[in-house]
Amino acid sequence: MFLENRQNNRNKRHGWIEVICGSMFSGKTEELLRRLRRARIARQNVEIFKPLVDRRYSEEEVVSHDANSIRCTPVESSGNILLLSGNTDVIGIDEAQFFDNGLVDVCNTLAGQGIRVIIAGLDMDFKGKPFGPMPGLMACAEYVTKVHAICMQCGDLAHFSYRFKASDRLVEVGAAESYEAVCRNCYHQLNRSK
Ligand SMILES: Nc1ncnc2c1ncn2[C@@H]1O[C@H](COP(=O)(O)OP(=O)(O)O)[C@@H](O)[C@H]1O
Ligand SMILES: Cc1cn([C@H]2C[C@H](O)[C@@H](COP(=O)(O)O)O2)c(=O)[nH]c1=O
Ligand SMILES: [Zn+2]
Repeated sequence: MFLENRQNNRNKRHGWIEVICGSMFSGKTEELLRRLRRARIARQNVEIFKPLVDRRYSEEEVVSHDANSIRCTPVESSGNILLLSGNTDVIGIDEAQFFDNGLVDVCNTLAGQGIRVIIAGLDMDFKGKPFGPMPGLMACAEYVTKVHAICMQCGDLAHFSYRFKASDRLVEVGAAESYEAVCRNCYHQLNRSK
């Protein structure tokens, strides 16, 4: 679907934005890693960023729930991505929901400079509300891919992230010890029975 062979002269080529979104455990990171590895195979300069707050599996790697990983640069804010993007063909950003809203302008600027920008992030928080800059990114992107997990309650397709850890904070880094992927029906049932 996405072309890896690109015009070498950055002034002549067009950039674009791809968003990979979905619930936790839906395969966003695996899909991001797949696209970034293919870009590297096509001998493109690839830079990968994630927000500093995501220290879940590793400080300096993007790591999937299946322990696939790739080196990355952790950054404090979206502005750092612009400063560190250098001579890059492709930029990957994981856990985009944790960034400030400035990420939308940053990604548009990078795409305007001829860079392919691939973003992975949660579209909804544990309350089922749009998360951080994700809705703005999805609106601006040329391509949006929504991936699905399997509902841990009934086996249907899941697109909600249910938090069973007692915390009301928006940002609560974690994995299977605190969250599970669930379908719409199970999400509402679980919330009603809380
Ligand atoms: N409920 C689930 N549905 C689908 N995959 C799951 C589930 N729970 C664990 N997994 C594992 O998580 C992997 C996806 O991990 P990852 O790409 O890190 O997801 P995400 O970045 O969307 O949280 C799957 O390949 C699978 O092995
Ligand atoms: C729903 C929800 C999730 N989080 C955190 C939990 C994880 O650290 C990440 C999501 O990681 P994944 O790669 O998509 O599995 O986000 C949060 O802080 N707040 C939430 O509402
Ligand atoms: Zn279900």
